Amino acid sequence: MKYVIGVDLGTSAVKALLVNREGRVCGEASRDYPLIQERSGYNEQDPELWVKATVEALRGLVSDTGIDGNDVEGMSFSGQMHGLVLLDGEGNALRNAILWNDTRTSEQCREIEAKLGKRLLGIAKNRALEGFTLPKLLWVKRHEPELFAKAAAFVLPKDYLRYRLTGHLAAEYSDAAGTLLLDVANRRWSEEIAGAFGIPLSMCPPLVGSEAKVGTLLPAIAGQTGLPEFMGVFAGGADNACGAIGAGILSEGETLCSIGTSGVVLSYRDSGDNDYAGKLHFFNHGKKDSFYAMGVTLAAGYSLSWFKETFAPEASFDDLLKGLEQTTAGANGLLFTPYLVGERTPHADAATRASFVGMDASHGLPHFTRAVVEGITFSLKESLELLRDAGHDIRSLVSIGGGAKNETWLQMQADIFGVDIHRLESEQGPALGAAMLAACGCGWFESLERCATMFIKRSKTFRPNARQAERYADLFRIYGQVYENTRQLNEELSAFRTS
Ligand SMILES: Nc1ncnc2c1ncn2[C@@H]1O[C@H](COP(=O)(O)OP(=O)(O)O)[C@@H](O)[C@H]1O
Ligand SMILES: O=C(CO)[C@@H](O)[C@H](O)COP(=O)(O)O
Repeated sequence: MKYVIGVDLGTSAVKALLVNREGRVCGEASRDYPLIQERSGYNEQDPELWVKATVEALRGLVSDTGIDGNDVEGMSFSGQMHGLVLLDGEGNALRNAILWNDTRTSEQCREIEAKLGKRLLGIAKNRALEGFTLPKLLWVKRHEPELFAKAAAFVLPKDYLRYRLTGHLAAEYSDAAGTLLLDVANRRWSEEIAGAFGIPLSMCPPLVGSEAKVGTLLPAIAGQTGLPEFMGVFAGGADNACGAIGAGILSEGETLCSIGTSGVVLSYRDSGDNDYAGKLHFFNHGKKDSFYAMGVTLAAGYSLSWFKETFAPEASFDDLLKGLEQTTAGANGLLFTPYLVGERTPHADAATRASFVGMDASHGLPHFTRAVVEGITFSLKESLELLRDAGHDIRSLVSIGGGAKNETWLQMQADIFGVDIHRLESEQGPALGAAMLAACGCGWFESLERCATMFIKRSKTFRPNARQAERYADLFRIYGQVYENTRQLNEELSAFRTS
């Protein structure tokens, strides 16, 4: 039996999936690593821990499944987007990676807007948001100039991981699109944007497609993992692009909801000509010559993890989410907005913060849990509505990520979004998408679509309950007013955030 491996470098953990030629998931391994949060708005990770965790996960995958490592023909990667890894001339990381959910760069975003004006949307197809890579580069240039002077290249998280496993440095379009340095429609680094900020193009790694073979494993990595040196290592894609591939979002009308640390609602586009006026993100897909638009909730699964760690650290997610069955829609009049680290869609506002509104003496842990889960889902509905306003015809969604593990939450997604929700056999869409890229790279299939018919298996569909949907529509109208009504208060409170 021959296999491929898909590796998803997530924010909470790295997950590795072993898949055979029939698309059956034959093994899974995962290793987690911490976030480093020195100050409010700061989110970093140590890139060395990504490498260590991945090597351990791969070794565990080979030994736990008992396979002959030589039967693995290819591997590819999915990764958290936008994170900045700065490399010196020898390829060593110069500092911790600054992640997608780090919002220290508001000043740099204003600088980008002032310098490029409408050209930014014209070329990069996205507005300047704190999470993207170019503002991070400019932050390091301004605040750590001695370190920036040593930088020879920057890479995105999964590109760094692939570099450490193969020794070959490369970037690919779907992740490069999230840097603000890519000419998205023409698929090349933008000389105009890089030049405007004094970033030499030599700092941007060579671009390849998601299915391109980048190299083979370094002998030391092969030795540590039990995988063969000759195995093909393929470029891979951004986690949302890979999540979309792994969920079969490969043609117009197909839409994904992913609830990981962040949450996204993402819809496929054939053409790069669309103008979303910066209200939604617009990136290159991992499928050749195609694109997707998406809205992002910064703290989706993260809101639930934060809530659990802070108020119910002993409980498992499954135990905590039993609270959903003990309460009814609207959590007895309690609403939550998930702006724990600021927000992106529909409110591009790094300074805003979360709220519980309507606390009552009758509320207990189950009500708060329900309010958190409902608030995350309402926030994602706002992205869904923006996609619809932009002309996307959305009749059903495929749901993936940690949030798709819980059936009551999946039913809630159907009720709040008002469409059918499809669940897959494995909720690990991004790792599966990476495995599909490896399978196509190895020549097992002539296209991702052909691979999808073999690899993607839907397990269950959740249909909206009309009465619940009506109740949620009323609540959504109230939810939609919380941001504006708390914006000014949050701005004033920011002066009291000391760490
Ligand atoms: N059993 C569960 N039920 C519902 N949600 C869960 C469960 N386990 C984890 N989660 C949520 O999933 C999130 C992690 O999802 P994952 O897709 O692994 O994220 P990432 O790719 O960002 O590392 C957690 O933040 C948590 O909120
Ligand atoms: O910033 C974005 C997308 O623009 C995030 O979606 C990151 O790509 C992180 O993803 P997860 O770790 O939540 O999967």
